Amino acid sequence: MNPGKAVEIKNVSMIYHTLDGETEAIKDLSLDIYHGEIVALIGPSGCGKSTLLSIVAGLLKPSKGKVFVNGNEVKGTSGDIGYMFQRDHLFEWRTIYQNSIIGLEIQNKLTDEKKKFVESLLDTYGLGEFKDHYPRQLSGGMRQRAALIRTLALKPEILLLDESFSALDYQTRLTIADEIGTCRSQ
Ligand SMILES: Nc1ncnc2c1ncn2[C@@H]1O[C@H](COP(=O)(O)OP(=O)(O)OP(=O)(O)O)[C@@H](O)[C@H]1O
Repeated sequence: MNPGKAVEIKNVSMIYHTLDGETEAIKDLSLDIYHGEIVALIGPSGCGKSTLLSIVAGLLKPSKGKVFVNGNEVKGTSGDIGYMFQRDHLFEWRTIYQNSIIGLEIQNKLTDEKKKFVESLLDTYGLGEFKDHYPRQLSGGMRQRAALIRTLALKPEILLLDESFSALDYQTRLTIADEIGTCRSQ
């Protein structure tokens, strides 16, 4: 294992089995991602991008091949990886603040310091005034930012973004992409 590698994808294939038959979503894919790199997966709809991210995140087990994160084989979800889906998956019955801290709550890491960090993220992403609102009271872009905060709150070493900003307008998308680039390089 090369110490510079953050993610190693080795000969991964993924076949979905359904009642209609088999779909080969990924065929023998190998890819190394090094620490500090920002990598974009580009391809037409249905080419297997989300499937690959779910495999790296440990949510799906590949049909063949292996994935290593920091040299350890992925065998389930881990705190090293933050995964932001295409949809925001906010809980409608929790406020924006409560949604933002849910990962910390689940991992039993909700310290005063972390609460302050979440508050600062809410301010940075323009949601400070909306933290006691419910998701249904927010626009699509605001919801997406709340989902981003929920992911960043855990300070994941590796951030997987699955077209997470598609609901944002162009201007906000640029701002948030810049913010992420900056905070990842710190
Ligand atoms: N749970 C599933 N069961 C069966 N087939 C699936 C499942 N998830 C995805 N597929 C199929 O696997 C292929 C890859 O899907 P995937 O969602 O990974 O593509 P994608 O590149 O992320 O697409 P998009 O850009 O539209 O999000 C598609 O043909 C899709 O129909």
